[in-house]
Amino acid sequence: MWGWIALAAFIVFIIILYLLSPLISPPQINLQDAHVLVTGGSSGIGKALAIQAVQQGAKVTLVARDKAKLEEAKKEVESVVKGEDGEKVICNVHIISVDLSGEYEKIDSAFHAIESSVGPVDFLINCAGTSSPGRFEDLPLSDFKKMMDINYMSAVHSTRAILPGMKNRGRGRIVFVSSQAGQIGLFGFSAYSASKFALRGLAEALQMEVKPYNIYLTLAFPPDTNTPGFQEEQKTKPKETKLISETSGLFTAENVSNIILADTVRGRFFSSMGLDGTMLACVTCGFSPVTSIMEATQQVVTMGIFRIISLFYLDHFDRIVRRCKLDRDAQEASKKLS
Ligand SMILES: NC(=O)C1=CN([C@@H]2O[C@H](COP(=O)(O)OP(=O)(O)OC[C@H]3O[C@@H](n4cnc5c(N)ncnc54)[C@H](OP(=O)(O)O)[C@@H]3O)[C@@H](O)[C@H]2O)C=CC1
Ligand SMILES: CCCCCCCCCCCCCCCC(=O)[C@@H](N)CO
Repeated sequence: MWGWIALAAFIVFIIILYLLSPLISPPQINLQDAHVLVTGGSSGIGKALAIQAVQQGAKVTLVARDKAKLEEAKKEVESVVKGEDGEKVICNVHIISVDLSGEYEKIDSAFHAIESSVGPVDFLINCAGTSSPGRFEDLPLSDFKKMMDINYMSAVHSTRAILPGMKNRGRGRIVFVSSQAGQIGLFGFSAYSASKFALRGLAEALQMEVKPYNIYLTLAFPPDTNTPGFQEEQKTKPKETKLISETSGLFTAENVSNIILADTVRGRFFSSMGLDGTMLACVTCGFSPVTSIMEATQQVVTMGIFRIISLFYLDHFDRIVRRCKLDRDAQEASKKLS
């Protein structure tokens, strides 16, 4: 008897949630003819995002420092769009060469110039970033500032330049590319993780401010992704960091950008990928904004069990760290002997 009542109450609860769903889910926004500005668009995930946006009919602007790399990327992005007869079609790809961690005035004027010539930015994708892995005491102190400047301040600068226009128009999407290392602090990522966690604070606070203006933010948490940036960081990554990061696999830039773009169009606050990514987003959801009833239900139902699962992951990571320390101690001891 009580079982049936509980079941009926649960079903009514789910029905009410779904009836409320249109109030919570952001309206979908089209990429066709939209102006998409991608920072870090000359390489890796940013370039893949630009390619997919252009394939869906968007005009894109790629922003990075290195002009030659930008020109190369522009050609590559343009080449993926083909007419019906296989002929190349002229598509709208623009580039801006600027240091996003540098002087704000330069960034602001470059962004306004592109908006006057191409049109207002509808999608701002903050993807410029870099990582500097290493144990806390091995990292130069300047790297802690560098991570904040490149991974965090670049997003603050770009968003500051674009947001006022979006608010006036009452529409827009802003993406922050964080990382799974922006959901959990990991060995070797003390400087990097901090800068990626900072993006979350920024995104949560800003989403609350801009929701009444019909502007929706997406915070993406990619796992290891095979890009030029990833290949570079592999060279100096401590063994522990490699082994721990490998847990959630190696994704392709296309796969990651596909998911980020789809979540952005839907206006979802969290964008995560893979089974580990989904579990991680649930267990670290905290007080994040709700953009899907389905997701909120999943968080409520699975949080406890995912916390239990996370204890096993934590234990696995501790074992990796302990084993690597023993190996390192043994190596140093044998060096001393010889
Ligand atoms: N690859 C991975 O495993 C993961 C990456 N991420 C994040 O995704 C984002 C993209 O990573 P990924 O594609 O691997 O990186 P890449 O190194 O391949 O590309 C980085 C891009 O950012 C640009 N950039 C870097 N610094 C600046 C700056 N100061 N001003 C303007 N542009 C800048 C680079 O161009 P240039 O140097 O010419 O300025 C380049 O276009 C980063 O934020 C990264 O932290 C998150 C999780 C996993
Ligand atoms: C229920 C609990 C589930 C727990 C799953 C835990 C999985 C942890 C894996 C962390 C991977 C971090 C990759 C960082 C990639 C990155 O940002 C750099 N490559 C940047 O270049």
